[in-house]
Amino acid sequence: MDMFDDMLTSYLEKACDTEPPLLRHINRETYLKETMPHMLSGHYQGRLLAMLSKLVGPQKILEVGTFTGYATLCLAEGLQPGGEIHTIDNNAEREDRVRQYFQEAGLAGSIHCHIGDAAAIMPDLPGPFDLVFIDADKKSNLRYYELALEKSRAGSLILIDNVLWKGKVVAGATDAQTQQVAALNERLAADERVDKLILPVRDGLFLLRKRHHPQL
Ligand SMILES: C[S@@+](CC[C@H](N)C(=O)[O-])C[C@H]1O[C@@H](n2cnc3c(N)ncnc32)[C@H](O)[C@@H]1O
Repeated sequence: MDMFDDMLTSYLEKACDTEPPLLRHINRETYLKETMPHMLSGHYQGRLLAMLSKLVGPQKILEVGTFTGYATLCLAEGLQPGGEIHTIDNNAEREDRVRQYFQEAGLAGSIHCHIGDAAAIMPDLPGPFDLVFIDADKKSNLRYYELALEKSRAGSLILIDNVLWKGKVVAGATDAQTQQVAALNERLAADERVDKLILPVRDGLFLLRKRHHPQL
């Protein structure tokens, strides 16, 4: 990240809502305890996720990649009364800490944590989902997207993180990971089942809205 990026991030963070105290605590603790803390959505992207969730007003949310629960709680801000969130992670080591955060947020009864491989868990989850956030292992994104689409109603919003891959897809880098992300983006851009665009926020966030049939 260069100096302008740092300045921009700091400006954007100042010009949006402040980070709620529990999220600030999770952010700090993640940087103290995790080896890859940058995986956390963070202040600005977190406010974006909360804003999108409030606009959608979902009854059911699915998150693929819980990590330390930061984005889960941001998405929960838009959840309708009586609604539920299903969040999946294949790392059981953080489960107790994350459940404690959800408890502190008063959301333990609305957030269902699933531990295991997302591709194995997703088919059995009770949909339909109104909002899906895909943010786990990038190589499986196409599989997660297809499962998410299957489990979503028309009008639902699907979000996929890290689709600009530190700008490497734009620069045309030829390493295998970049090629994989670029191939997914091309496929999504041509998918007639969804309205779509990439927001150049942080590492790139794909917004895909499942279309009604026939298309309106
Ligand atoms: C980028 S982090 C998620 C960050 C979180 N959504 C946030 O914004 O704070 C990715 C998470 O996906 C999990 N993960 C990786 N592969 C997975 C898989 N196959 N199934 C379920 N979770 C997986 C990792 O353990 C990690 O916690």
